[in-house]
Amino acid sequence: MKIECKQVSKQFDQKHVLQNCHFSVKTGEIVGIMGESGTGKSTLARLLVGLETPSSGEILLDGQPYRRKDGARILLVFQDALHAVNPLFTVGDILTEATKDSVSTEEVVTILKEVGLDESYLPKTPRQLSGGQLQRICIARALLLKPDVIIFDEALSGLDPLIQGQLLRLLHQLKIQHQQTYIFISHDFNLCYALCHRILVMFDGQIVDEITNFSDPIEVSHPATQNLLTKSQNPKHPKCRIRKMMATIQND
Ligand SMILES: Nc1ncnc2c1ncn2[C@@H]1O[C@H](COP(=O)(O)OP(=O)(O)OP(=O)(O)O)[C@@H](O)[C@H]1O
Repeated sequence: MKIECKQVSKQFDQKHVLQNCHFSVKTGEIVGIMGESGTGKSTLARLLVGLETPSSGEILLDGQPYRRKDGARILLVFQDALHAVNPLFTVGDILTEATKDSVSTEEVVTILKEVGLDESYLPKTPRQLSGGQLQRICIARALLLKPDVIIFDEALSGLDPLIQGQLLRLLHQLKIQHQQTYIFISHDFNLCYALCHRILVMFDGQIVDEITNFSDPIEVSHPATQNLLTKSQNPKHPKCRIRKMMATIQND
């Protein structure tokens, strides 16, 4: 399913938060969107899933305007997994409620296994899970809904680098299994590098650069990209471990 963002701008009151964002993502492609805090990444994500409407421009899914009320074909998985679920629900409730009980227990258990968990998690509540386990549940819930596109908005941020590495591997495997289209939003180059076919760079509400070639050194055309790369490539930075750990999966 191809998603197109055509000359999309967004204003809140008089403030221009997004300006002429223009890109498309093909079926089965994983595109990263990278940028510093406040550059408009989450606003773009909310527009893409239909939680906000553009001030101008349009979002198309396979050439047709995307309306959320026609069915959630573009889903958002975001950073704060604890706030994305009902804390009183069990894992079983969370997974079946999302699919309005149209899914069998077998399917739920299969998806749980795909995200590295099993049926013993079904009676647990969110507070009994680690951040990484809960994020797996959110990913499982998104997969059960069989969307055309999943947008991950800083979905791995704030997790331990080891858990990030495990979840990156998981997303990579799931991508191969489900041939799904992902948009992966992060301020962290290493996470985008590990998973994405190409990376769009945002600065001040605009897409200012695109990384398509991951050769060393990476060619950049905007200072914002260079800043993000410099931060991520500091060898003392713990995330560099992820980059090393993940360098192999690109060839899997
Ligand atoms: N509903 C809103 N009303 C007014 N301003 C908003 C609204 N939503 C976002 N903004 C503003 O838009 C700008 C971009 O915010 P956004 O959350 O999209 O950035 P971001 O790149 O995702 O940042 P972060 O990485 O910190 O989440 C910010 O200045 C923010 O204050």
